[in-house]
Amino acid sequence: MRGVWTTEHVRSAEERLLAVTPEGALMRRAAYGVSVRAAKLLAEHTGRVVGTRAVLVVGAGNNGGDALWAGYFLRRRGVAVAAVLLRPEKAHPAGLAALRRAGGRVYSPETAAEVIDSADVVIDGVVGLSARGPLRPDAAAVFERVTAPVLAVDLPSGVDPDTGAVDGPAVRATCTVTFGAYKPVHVLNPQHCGDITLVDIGLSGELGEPDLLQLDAADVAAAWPLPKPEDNKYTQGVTGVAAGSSTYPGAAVLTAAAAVRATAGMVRYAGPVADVVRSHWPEVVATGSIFDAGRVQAWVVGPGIGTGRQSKEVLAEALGQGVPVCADADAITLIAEQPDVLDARDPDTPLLLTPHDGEFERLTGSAPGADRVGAAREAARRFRAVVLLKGHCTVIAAPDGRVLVNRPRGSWLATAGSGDVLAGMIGALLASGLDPWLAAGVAADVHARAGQIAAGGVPTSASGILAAIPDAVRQARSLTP
Ligand SMILES: NC(=O)C1=CN([C@@H]2O[C@H](COP(=O)(O)OP(=O)(O)OC[C@H]3O[C@@H](n4cnc5c(N)ncnc54)[C@H](OP(=O)(O)O)[C@@H]3O)[C@@H](O)[C@H]2O)[C@@H](O)CC1
Ligand SMILES: Nc1ncnc2c1ncn2[C@@H]1O[C@H](COP(=O)(O)OP(=O)(O)O)[C@@H](O)[C@H]1O
Ligand SMILES: [K+]
Repeated sequence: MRGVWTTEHVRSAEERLLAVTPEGALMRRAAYGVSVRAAKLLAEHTGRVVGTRAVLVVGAGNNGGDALWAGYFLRRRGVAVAAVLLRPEKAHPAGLAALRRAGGRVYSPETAAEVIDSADVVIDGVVGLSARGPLRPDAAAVFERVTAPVLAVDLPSGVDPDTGAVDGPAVRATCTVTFGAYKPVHVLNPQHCGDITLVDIGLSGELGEPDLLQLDAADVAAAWPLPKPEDNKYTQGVTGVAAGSSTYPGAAVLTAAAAVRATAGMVRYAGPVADVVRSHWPEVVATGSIFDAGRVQAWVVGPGIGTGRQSKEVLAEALGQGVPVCADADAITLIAEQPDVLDARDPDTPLLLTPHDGEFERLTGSAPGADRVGAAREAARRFRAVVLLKGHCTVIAAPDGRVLVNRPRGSWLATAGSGDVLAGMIGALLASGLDPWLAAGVAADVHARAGQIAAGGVPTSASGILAAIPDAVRQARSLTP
């Protein structure tokens, strides 16, 4: 798992490390890492390093200091370096002196147009951990001119370091070089960070428990349920699916099929379109009602069921069986409109809610807003449920405060029915006995992989994502390149 630390925790770790490190050493380590990545970027874009041109955009603090020192190291590799100082009186003195000594030139935003236009790379040292709000007008005007690839120092300026939110002009980087630890912006707004490099500055011993986590392929591979020699179709966990209606039969098919694709074992369907489900997926054991569905080890309830009286009875029945429940789509709206349905649930019965932003607002009374992690955490506590907040970077919060952030693989999942596929996979993983928070994270990871595989660079559909689930699991298990 990849750990992610808030700026508050990174700062206190840095303070402890600074106290035992010679002055300026950490900044030079950081800056050297920036210069190495900048040289690579230059080589990728121009085919050379010597004789290329770098522009540093330098703000008022240590982030600007990193950029200035990186400029110093780039000078030593034969790069022409121009520093655009946004706040000359506050530019990092030692960094600026080093750059000048090495032959770097200094500009103001007003005099920099020509060097910006001829830059081969631009290094964003406007602001780092202390960033508040969007780029200010002077910095925004500089970046409006930029056409060269941008390397962001620590994080793209103008993006909130702790929420990844953008509320005005912000740097969109080709790559970001960060130091010591990943910060929330790197997992919550990867689209502004570009390719991310973590430079070791010796901080790891000072960092405590991470604030957020991101799964890697090994975590997914280790968690994904596989049949063992002693298993039969029941022992792997039977998934129950209560989805679909005569208006939305597709939701039933997609949800049940995703559960079939996700694990071996058995899937039961209970609902009004049993015949449709059976005709598409003969391996699903389908009945007309949840009340005669037989035993399951987890329920997925909600996609396409509507929000009427009968649907409420179905949800209450699932919640009352004492097995984990994934409440998706209409089931979330039902809980929002008629919260007494939750009375059927023993508080210890695991519940997983999978809202998109609109459903989240219905459920909690307010939109997730800029702080999506905070919003998901709060909702998880309030409902004593795992909350999977959908989006480009899906956030999964547990009632005890643990948070996973899913790594997006493009935006291919933004297609009708894709959420039904996710719900079916989650149901299958819950039935296998996985911890609900991990089940949601693992399903979201495979869902994103499946979307990318299905798309292969061109738009796909929910059926495409469904068909790609086995390849996505193979990819996570390193069974395919
Ligand atoms: N500590 C360490 O061990 C190490 C730290 N390192 C580096 O230090 C960085 C943190 O440096 P930092 O704390 O000096 O602040 P930093 O982010 O440069 O901001 C400076 C000032 O910018 C301003 N400002 C705020 N918002 C703004 C906006 N939107 N647009 C424009 N300006 C804005 C605001 O000043 P104001 O103008 O409000 O007076 C703020 O005080 C960190 O990210 C890493 O790169 C590395 O060297 C490794 C070792
Ligand atoms: N821009 C995007 N980038 C990546 N994933 C996205 C994007 N938009 C939506 N998704 C994902 O697609 C799925 C859509 O689910 P949902 O909104 O329930 O759709 P539906 O109701 O049509 O099935 C979620 O898993 C969500 O995280
Ligand atoms: K920056």
